[in-house]
Amino acid sequence: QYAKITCTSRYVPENAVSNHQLSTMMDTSDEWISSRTGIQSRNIVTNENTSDLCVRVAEKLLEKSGKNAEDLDFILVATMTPDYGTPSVACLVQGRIAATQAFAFDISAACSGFVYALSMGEKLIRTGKKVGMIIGGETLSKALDWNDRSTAVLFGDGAAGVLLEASDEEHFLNEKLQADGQRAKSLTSGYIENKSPFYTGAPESSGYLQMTGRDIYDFSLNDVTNNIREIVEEDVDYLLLHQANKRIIEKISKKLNVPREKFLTNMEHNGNTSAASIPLLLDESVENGVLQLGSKQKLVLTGYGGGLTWGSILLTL
Ligand SMILES: O=C(O)C1CCN(c2ccc(-c3cc(CO)ccc3Cl)cn2)CC1
Repeated sequence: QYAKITCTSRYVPENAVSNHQLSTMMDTSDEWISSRTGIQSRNIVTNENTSDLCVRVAEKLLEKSGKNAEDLDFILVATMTPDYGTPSVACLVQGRIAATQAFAFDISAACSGFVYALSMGEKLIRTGKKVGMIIGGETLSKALDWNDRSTAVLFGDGAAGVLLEASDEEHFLNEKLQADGQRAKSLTSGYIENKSPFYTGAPESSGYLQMTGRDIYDFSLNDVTNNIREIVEEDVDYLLLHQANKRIIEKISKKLNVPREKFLTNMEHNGNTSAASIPLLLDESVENGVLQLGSKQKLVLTGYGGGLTWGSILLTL
C-alpha cells in the first residue's frame, strides 16, 4: 500500500505583530524587514505553548476528516521548540485528543522537520499502518533574544499538519533527505546548561536562537538548490519551500530556471515558522483553491535549516 495526504489544517495564535509594532520595540523598520525578508507581520503567542497550537491542528484534522482519534495509528510532531524535553509534544497531543491507539514522538530537524516527518510517516504507512498525523508546530517566540533585532524580526509562531492514509495509488514519487552536522553551529537554539555540582564545563552557547545569517543564506542557495534540482521533474506544478526569506526563494527559482510563480509563499503574514512553515503554506493553498487534494497536482516540498538539515519530497495530491 501507498501513502496519501487526505486532509490538511492549520492554527496560528491570534496575536498578529506587524513590522511597525516591532519598530516601536527595537531599532528596526517596516521598510528594512519587508524589503530584506518579505515579512510584513507574524503571529506571536501570549498564553499558548507549542502543544496547544498542535492540539488545535489535530482537532481540526479530526473534525475536517470525520476520523475518530482512536483510528489514529501514529502522531509525529516536528518541532524545535517543544514544551518539554519530555514528554514529547506528540504525546501531549495524543493525550489531549485521546488517540489511545497511537504511538507518538517528536522529530527534531529544525526547518526541515516537516519534510523529515512526512517522509517517516510515509514509510510507516508503506509498512502497514493505516492512518497517521504529521504536524509541524513551533513557538519560536520563546527561543528568541527579543533584544537582538537581527533574529527577533524574522520568526513567528504557528502549527499546521496533514492526515496521511493508506491508499492503493502511488503519491510519493521521490525524496532526498540530507544533513551536515559539521555546519551545526551555523544555527543553534535552546542550549541546555548542565548545572550539576559535578559539572565543570562552561556553557557553550546561550539558550537563544543564534544564526550566522550569511552561512545559512549561502547554504540555502547552494546545497538546497542542488537538492531540489535532483528531485524536480519537468511538469512540477508548485514548489513549497520552507518560508525563511523571500529573496532566497527568488534566487533559488532563478538558479533552477523554474518560473517564480511556481514557488508559493506566505512569509508575508507568518514570518519564518520553522517546521510549521511548509504545512501552513500547504493548508492555506488548499483553502484558497490553488491546491486541491486528489487533483494529482505535482508538488515539491523542501525544508532547509538548523542541523544543518535539508530535504525534498516529490509528491502528487
Ligand atoms: O541583511 C539581510 O538581508 C538579512 C540577512 C539575514 N537574513 C536571513 C538569513 C538566513 C535566513 C534563513 C533562516 C533559516 C532558518 O529557518 C533557513 C534559511 C534561511 Cl535563508 C533568513 N534570513 C535576513 C535578511
